Amino acid sequence: MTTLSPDEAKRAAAAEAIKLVRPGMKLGLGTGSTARHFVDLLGGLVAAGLDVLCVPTSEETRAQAAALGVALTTIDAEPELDLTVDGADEFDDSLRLVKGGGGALLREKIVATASKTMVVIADVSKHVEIMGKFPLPVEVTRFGLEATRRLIRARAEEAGCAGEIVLRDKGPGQPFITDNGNFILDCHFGALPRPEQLAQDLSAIPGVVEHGLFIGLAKAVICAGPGGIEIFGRLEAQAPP
Ligand SMILES: O=C[C@H](O)[C@H](O)[C@H](O)COP(=O)(O)O
Repeated sequence: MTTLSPDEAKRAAAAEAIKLVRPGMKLGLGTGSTARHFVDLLGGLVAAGLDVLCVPTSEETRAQAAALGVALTTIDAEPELDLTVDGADEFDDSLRLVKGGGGALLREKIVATASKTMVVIADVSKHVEIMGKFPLPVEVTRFGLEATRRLIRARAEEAGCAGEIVLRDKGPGQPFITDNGNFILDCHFGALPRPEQLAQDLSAIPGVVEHGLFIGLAKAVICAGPGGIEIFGRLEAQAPP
């Protein structure tokens, strides 16, 4: 049995996902250290002649893909995509995800929702029995930050969870600003007993732009660990577009 380091596992999951790509596809490109491997492998195929058109989910991924010569477009120009491959901060057996550790959750959710298929790539450390191991990121407007934080706390309590809600920073006194010009609140709630209710209630708060709960979006998770690749959900062969 081969033992993979966490980074080798991420690359192994990305290598499995790359097999789903067909010529002519319109792809959504995720963000983060796992998605980075996918974009890297895709760049290799593009250099060898593969013709695909891609929508990146962050400026970081846009820069990486552009440097590799991957043809890029926008979600406005291509509002329907064939396949999105993205990482996750955690996933459970019902393919519910927490995303946004890199702050890209809004564009990631827009792109995943616009895709016929979303496939997640992850190393085994991301697999959880109960959601909430990773602090839940919530993208909020800068205006009304404290009012929004109070409402998030109240809605969370109704959904059975509580904990610190921390403004993400990128250094002392410097709030992290998303690609969309917003703040991120990281909600340290611990276990989320009712993720669906929490997702719905967070979405109803005016200052919440989007939250990192992705429910009902992923068709499959390709999970790589020391024992090899495990597929959660159904990884259907992708039809050529
Ligand atoms: O905002 C970032 C994304 O949701 C990432 O896909 C997520 O944080 C996982 O990132 P990584 O692959 O680096 O663990």
